[in-house]
Amino acid sequence: MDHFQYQEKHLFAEECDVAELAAQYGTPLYIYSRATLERHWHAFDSAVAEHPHLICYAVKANSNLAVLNLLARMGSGFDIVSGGELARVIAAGGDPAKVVFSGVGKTPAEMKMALELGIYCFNVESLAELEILNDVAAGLGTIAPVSLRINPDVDAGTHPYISTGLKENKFGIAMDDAEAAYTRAMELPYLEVKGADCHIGSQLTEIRPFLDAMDRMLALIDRLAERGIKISHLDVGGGLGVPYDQETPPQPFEYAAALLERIGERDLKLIFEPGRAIAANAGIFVTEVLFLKENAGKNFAIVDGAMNDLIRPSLYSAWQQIVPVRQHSREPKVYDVVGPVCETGDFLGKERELTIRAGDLLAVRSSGAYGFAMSSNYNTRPRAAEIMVDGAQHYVVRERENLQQLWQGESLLP
Ligand SMILES: Cc1ncc(COP(=O)(O)O)c(C=O)c1O
Ligand SMILES: N[C@@H](CCCC[NH3+])C(=O)O
Repeated sequence: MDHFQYQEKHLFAEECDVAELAAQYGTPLYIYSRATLERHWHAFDSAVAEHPHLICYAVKANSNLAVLNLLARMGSGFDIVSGGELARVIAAGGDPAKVVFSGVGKTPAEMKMALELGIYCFNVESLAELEILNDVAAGLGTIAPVSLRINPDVDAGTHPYISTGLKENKFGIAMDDAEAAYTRAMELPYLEVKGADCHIGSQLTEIRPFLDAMDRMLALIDRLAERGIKISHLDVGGGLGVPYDQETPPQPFEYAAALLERIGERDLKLIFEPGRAIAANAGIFVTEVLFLKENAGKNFAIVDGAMNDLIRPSLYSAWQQIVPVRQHSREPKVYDVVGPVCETGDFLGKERELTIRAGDLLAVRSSGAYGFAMSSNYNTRPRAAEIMVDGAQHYVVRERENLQQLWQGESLLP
């Protein structure tokens, strides 16, 4: 069920009229639906209910404390990629014992912080990282739980910037080097080998690449077992795509069923790291049309939201649906929807058929993941406010930034 629907030509977020939220909180504005976040998380959790598992929401997709807190209350674990994300998880009431730490460049200070908090596992991405982690754990007199992120060399069939499982990518340890890396990890006294991990890319809309990766990972796990190296969990990463347009990605239950069938009798806990699949379609980005203008026969709708607020269209040429907050019956025109930032690449959508006037509101759909989380202050633009709706209730979960905050910490020369 879609929690962003029209009621008599007015767009609603659950039971809240989006235009009223925009009037109250201003634009640009992110609006998240609690019911959608909960439903998406449950879709993963219930898909593997009968099997030992941990759902570790990928914090990078949307790291607002209220989002993390909501998921923590449901029992979610978290996939983090920095000490900052770990601190957010703790601030939001998350359980460090359900945290997996991914990322190619963990610093010794971040490793120390994670060890002291007692995280579930480190997803180690290189031999060099294994050695440093062992040293950091030794310094603390503790044992670091590790899983090795293996690059299964499969083509995820997604945008090259968000494809991570090919051997030429920077991520993970090459499959050819995996056994040697496990052998080394077993030798290091302050490491405990627990798992195997892969993450082949984001916004995957086919099941095939996941299954190819799974087959390769299971074959590795079997080879390791023959050498006496027992792997107790398999972390399959995130990456399940969402419908932005006409895509029909697999549902979590289909994906999980295919994985469980392949796992068969093996004694392996399954870890998922979904980000986009939980958050993307739980959020919209609302922006006001400032002006309409025409240049050389092309129509532009200049809106108050920009690439600093929502960078996916500019960065990946990503397509996200743009809909009016109030539907009108006048003749539509075709517009490029562009922001005020001084970059030709500053657009939210191109060639969109819209019926709009200055002052109207537009909603960019599927903005709950990699929206606010990737926002910046470019052009000295304060970042948008974030609102969570829960039925007819609405809560400010991040206040709009004010100008003074933008130069906090800066100083004039003496
Ligand atoms: C290691 C890792 N896990 C999980 C995710 C979350 O991916 P997605 O948002 O596609 O589910 C990412 C981002 O692609 C990632 O790099
Ligand atoms: N930020 C990307 C996805 C990258 C995922 C992070 N590993 C997006 O908006 O699609």
